[in-house]
Amino acid sequence: MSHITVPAGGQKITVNADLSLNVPDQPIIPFIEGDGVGVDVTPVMLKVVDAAVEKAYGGAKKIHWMEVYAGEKCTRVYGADVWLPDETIQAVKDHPVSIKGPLTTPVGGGIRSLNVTLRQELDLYVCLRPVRYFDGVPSPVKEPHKVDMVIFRENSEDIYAGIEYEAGSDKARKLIAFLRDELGAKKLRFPESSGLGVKPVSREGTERLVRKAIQYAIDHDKPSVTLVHKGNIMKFTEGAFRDWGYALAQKEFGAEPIDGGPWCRLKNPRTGKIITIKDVIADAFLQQIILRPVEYSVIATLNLNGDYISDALAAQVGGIGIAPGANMSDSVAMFEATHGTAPKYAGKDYVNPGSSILSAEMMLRHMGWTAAADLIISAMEKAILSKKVTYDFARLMDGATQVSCSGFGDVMIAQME
Ligand SMILES: NC(=O)C1=CN([C@@H]2O[C@H](COP(=O)(O)OP(=O)(O)OC[C@H]3O[C@@H](n4cnc5c(N)ncnc54)[C@H](OP(=O)(O)O)[C@@H]3O)[C@@H](O)[C@H]2O)C=CC1
Ligand SMILES: O=C(O)CCC(=O)C(=O)O
Ligand SMILES: [Mg+2]
Repeated sequence: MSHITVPAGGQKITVNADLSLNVPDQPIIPFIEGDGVGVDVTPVMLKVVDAAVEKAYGGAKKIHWMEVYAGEKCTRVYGADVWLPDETIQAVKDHPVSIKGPLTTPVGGGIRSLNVTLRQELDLYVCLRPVRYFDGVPSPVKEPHKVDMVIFRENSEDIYAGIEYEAGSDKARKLIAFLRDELGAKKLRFPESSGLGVKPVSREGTERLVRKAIQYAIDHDKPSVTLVHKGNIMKFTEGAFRDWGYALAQKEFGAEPIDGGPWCRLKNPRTGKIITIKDVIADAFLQQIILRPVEYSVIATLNLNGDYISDALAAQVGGIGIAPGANMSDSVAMFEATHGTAPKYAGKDYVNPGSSILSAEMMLRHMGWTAAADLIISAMEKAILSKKVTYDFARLMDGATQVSCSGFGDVMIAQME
């Protein structure tokens, strides 16, 4: 039996042959509330978005939200052990724009990540996470305004593929025997007690991600694309990512090696400016972004690196309370905050709804509803400057008035007047 109620009066967003969107004035947008603080941030996000759309278009446009289920709430609606029903997957496939709250993934056992499953099921191979500074946000670095980066995290491969075998299991033993006997792998230090994980990284997966990153740099007039990898150690996965990335830049975008390579450069066909394609090893990158963030703009990286880099960069501009994102294929986009379920704050109307609201802002821009998106950005800027902020900012900001999660949403809406 279906538990999804299709909102009356709404229409589907559709995708044209050239992959552009056809967005009706009354679009249906599916949302997943999310676990943990999802119950706090998602309703605030919906309210702020509705207010911005109403204000921007005076009633001529309206989103018809359609709740679909995944995670803990889903097990209450559909029954025990139903974490991600087929009809949810079908709904987000059929509606090319959707938004989700965070979903819990237990550590060390239990269900595999529903977030990763959704990305894999829909082949949402780009995790796009822009990192920018809002004036007045407390930051641990001296010059947070110099952080202006956009992360393109490969979202479908790497060790997130979930191919792993528990220590001591038959499969782990078989694989260890195969590695040792058939492939000559002699360096397993403790074979009897090793768990094993497989890290697939493909040329196709790399190329489609790097292609999007370079195209983004062209479209948004960015000065560089940096391939971040650990290719000195993992030569045929992370190292191959770097090599395939450079090759793609040369083959498809006409990039030319600088001083014999491997860095290369291309002329932006829109602006005539130079875009540098470069690479850096991930550990060095994590210190460079603190010491010299201006040297980095668009970042293309693999799944695990991108996960770490997302939170690290977010911290430089105020934390994951204000870090938005999108998971995208060529035709489907599912927006979500960078943070997780923050269980200790769940249901307390406490955390910052900013990440979720800014993810919705990205969604509105993706739909071409620029006036509403602009309104959200200006309301966020003014709300922060008014110093009426949630605990995460208030604890580091002189003279702040701490407000609740819903309170911050109301402060934002008041700024739209
Ligand atoms: N896409 C998704 O759905 C994601 C899901 N997860 C899942 O979430 C669960 C919890 O993961 P965990 O590692 O604790 O990471 P979380 O991102 O949930 O929380 C870590 C810390 O970040 C801060 N934080 C998180 N959200 C907010 C917010 N909205 N406003 C202000 N501060 C915030 C809090 O810091 P402080 O304690 O300093 O206040 C919090 O304790 C796990 O099951 C994990 O798998 C994790 C990431 C993404
Ligand atoms: O799937 C999860 O639980 C964690 C995902 C995550 O940390 C991320 O996508 O940034
Ligand atoms: Mg993460």
